[in-house]
Amino acid sequence: MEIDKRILELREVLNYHSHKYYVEDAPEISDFEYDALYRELEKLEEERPDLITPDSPTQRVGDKPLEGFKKVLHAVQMQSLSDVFSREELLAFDRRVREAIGDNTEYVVEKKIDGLSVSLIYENGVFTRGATRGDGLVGEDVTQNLKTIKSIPLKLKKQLPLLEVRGEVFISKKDFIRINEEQESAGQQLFANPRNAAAGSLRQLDPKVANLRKLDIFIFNIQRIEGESLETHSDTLDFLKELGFKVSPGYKVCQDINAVWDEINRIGDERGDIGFEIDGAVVKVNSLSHREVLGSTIKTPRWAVAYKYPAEVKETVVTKIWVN
Ligand SMILES: NC(=O)c1cnc(OC2CCCC2)nc1N
Repeated sequence: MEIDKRILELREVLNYHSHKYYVEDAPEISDFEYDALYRELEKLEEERPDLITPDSPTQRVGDKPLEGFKKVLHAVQMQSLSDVFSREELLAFDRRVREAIGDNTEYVVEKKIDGLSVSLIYENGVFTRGATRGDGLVGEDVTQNLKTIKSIPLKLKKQLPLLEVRGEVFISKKDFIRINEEQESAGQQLFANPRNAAAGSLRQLDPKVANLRKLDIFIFNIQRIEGESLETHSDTLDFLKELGFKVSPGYKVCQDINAVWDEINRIGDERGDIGFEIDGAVVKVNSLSHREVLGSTIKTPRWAVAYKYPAEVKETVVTKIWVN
């Protein structure tokens, strides 16, 4: 087969298997088989560097550290959430929503991943820029570190002219433990929690270091989109899944605030058993047109709240005091 056809075939096959492994957690081939195909692509791209494309899996880990991070302006503000800490406050939120848009409100409840928010821009279906939330208007360009996250598709299944999505970057509980063991054996500062480890890793200037930290991400919002129109948030999450993203795990559509409260308690009960840290549950009005009616304050939407769980009692990380 000609080299250009083989390179195209390998790129598609490798991206397919990467999606099965990192997004669906349902690998179809062994790591050994994947690595053999990957090495074949690397060799062919060495022969024909003119055929390398930005969505090739070989382009995920850059080889030169950055001097610093460029500031970027978010075209759409990355809002923050107002917190509620009790059932009474949750009911007050529901009353305000129903006063504004009537009683047939549907909510979506998602786990609140305890990581850091980023936005990803795709132009003509290709990942072109990723940035931290920053203050919601100005963030930092961390594109090359985000490319190391294998569950971020470098090319979408649909070629939309423009798509900007938002997600939460996190490090799993088990990778957090591994990283701190590595930090300790390297005589480096330990990270206090997975959120700090994710933030520190995303702000690594050297993408090879970021790549070792095994960052991951859940996508939960469309910031901007051209070429598709959606009615509800649950449709949005399903659409994002079709495009190849890893979306909020186990989100639930609830018909009223009592069902929301039950879901909040169910998530709270399973918190210790899931592989990543959550610090709450996010409650969002499902209808996008209802959201328009409710609007937002300067920084937070009136159509969503974060219910925060009491901080878990956890063993603190003992920082070693070196006694000479
Ligand atoms: N940490 C999370 O898991 C999370 C954070 N934020 C949001 O919603 C944004 C989108 C519009 C206002 C807040 N959803 C989430 N699941």
